[in-house]
Amino acid sequence: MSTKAILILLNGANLGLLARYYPNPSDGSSNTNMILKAMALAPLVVLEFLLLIATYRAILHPLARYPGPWWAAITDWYTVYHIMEGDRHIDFYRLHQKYGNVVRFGPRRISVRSASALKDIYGVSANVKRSQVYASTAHFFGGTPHSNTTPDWKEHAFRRRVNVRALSQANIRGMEEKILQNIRYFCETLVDGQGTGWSAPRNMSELIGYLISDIMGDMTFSKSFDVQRKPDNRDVLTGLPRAVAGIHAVGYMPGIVTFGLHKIFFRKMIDDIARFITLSASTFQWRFAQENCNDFFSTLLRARDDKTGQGFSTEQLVAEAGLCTVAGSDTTVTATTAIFFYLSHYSTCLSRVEQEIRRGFSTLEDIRIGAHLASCHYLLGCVEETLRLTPPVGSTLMREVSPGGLSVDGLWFPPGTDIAVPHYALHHDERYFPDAFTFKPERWLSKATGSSDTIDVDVTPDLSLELIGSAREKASAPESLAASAFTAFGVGRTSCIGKYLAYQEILLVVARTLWLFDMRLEPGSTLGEGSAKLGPGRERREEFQTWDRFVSMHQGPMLQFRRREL
Ligand code: HEM
Repeated sequence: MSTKAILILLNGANLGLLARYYPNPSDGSSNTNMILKAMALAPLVVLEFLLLIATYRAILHPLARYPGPWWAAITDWYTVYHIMEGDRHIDFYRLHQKYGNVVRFGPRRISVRSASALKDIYGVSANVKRSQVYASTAHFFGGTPHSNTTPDWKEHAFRRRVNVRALSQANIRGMEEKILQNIRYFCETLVDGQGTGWSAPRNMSELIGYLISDIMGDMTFSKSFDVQRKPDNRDVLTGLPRAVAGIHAVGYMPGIVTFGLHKIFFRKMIDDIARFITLSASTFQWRFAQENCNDFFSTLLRARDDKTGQGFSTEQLVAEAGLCTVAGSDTTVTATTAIFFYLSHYSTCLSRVEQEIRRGFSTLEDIRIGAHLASCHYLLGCVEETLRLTPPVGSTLMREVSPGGLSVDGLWFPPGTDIAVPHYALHHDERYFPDAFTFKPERWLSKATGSSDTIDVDVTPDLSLELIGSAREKASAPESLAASAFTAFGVGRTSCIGKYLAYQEILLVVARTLWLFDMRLEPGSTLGEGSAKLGPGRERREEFQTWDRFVSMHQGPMLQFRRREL
């Protein structure tokens, strides 16, 4: 029997019960009896109210014509459940395999799996605003939205223009030494003693987590969180993705906060956020007292908008600097860890990268940001392929359709619809990526030249004007088709402005590690791999397993290193 038929029957049965037991003043009952009867009926009245809402959502709502799981059409608890399970990315893949390219996954939420939908939903002229889902982040972080959560596009454009200056290529090159000194220490920790024999296994998720946190601390505030050397603050930073998961869940069900349920369901999350805010507050206090630092904070402090001459207020400054740390950490950690996972599971790819780096650079210190590193085409292909297979933001960036509606792929969606393209599902769509679950860096390299020209690591000064994949879409080569559906950094007016920095960090960490060391997977270790035991969609051994918390959580791979013979 269909869901619609079941709902109609339930409504009928419940209304029947209500009519049957409705207190009738003419049957001679006392007033007290009447009140007791009315109280006994209260649950049926509440049930009828809920049934009517469910029936409207499942049958009469304008989105009812789109396919999807029945309980997702009725309640956003469907999404909250998958956020807590950490499998939203996989769930979107499954939903689109089952129901097609347009899926309804919430009472007013739609997911569209297609490259052309990217432009329709995230393009500069798209008639959308940021979804209410983002509001919960500002709520939990002291009420001041940052550029990634502010619902006002004008305000966002101003903040983005200022942030782009802080994250410009010139600025990042000027801070290269901050990145390198942390990577040098990271490399030291990979081997035991002289490093002549294989090291004890290293959990790469953890070590890279510490490394990137320290880099981001140094670059943002000139103050490393120092988690590589000391365990003190590690749990604060590792707790962050858990906090993001809770905030994200609350974004889908704001009622959770209204009724105070977050204090029951997300106790740990509230503690995680409180500890992160305490750490941030002390870092800000320290930083405000310093002078002449070369970091994002000082650029943000000095930066003025070209158009208005306006700079950031103190509150905005704190929010934007906080955004840099949060947005730049977990995402880059996932990408860097994942590339180590794939290289350690695809030995031919590892050999090719090793050759490219060891032949390309005569000394370790030659490996720096610049044209030489950017010409490691095969390594770049590996980075891109990693970000495709394991996009660190694996599920969706929700947008709410504004008054007037929105046309996506020729379909019209009414105002109020929350709509998005699911990253992991699109990245595994065979139309764009044949043999979608296999790690194939070659798919990004031009067949003709072997170069990686379709990989765009540059950041244009004003990304809000970026044309999404337009030049790429026109070309018919497979690598161009792939590029048109690549969305790891988001696209359009809110796309990642830390992309250049992220690529430099990943390239430097991988190139320096493989220049110095031989690397292998700990014999017998499976941490980070897929397995049927982990549940549906997680059975592929050679796929790095992540738990989607908006950003991602993961463990492994367990790798061993030894100094290579020079
Ligand atoms: C592999 C690493 C990274 C990935 C996959 C990634 C991904 C993303 C995505 C998907 C968005 C869009 C969010 C949205 O529209 O809601 C975004 C925005 C953003 N990212 Fe990244 N990011 C990475 C690294 C970085 C780094 C290193 C920084 C630098 C500090 C950074 C700073 C930002 C900022 C400031 C925004 C907000 C842009 C805006 O709203 O205008 N990201 N990132």
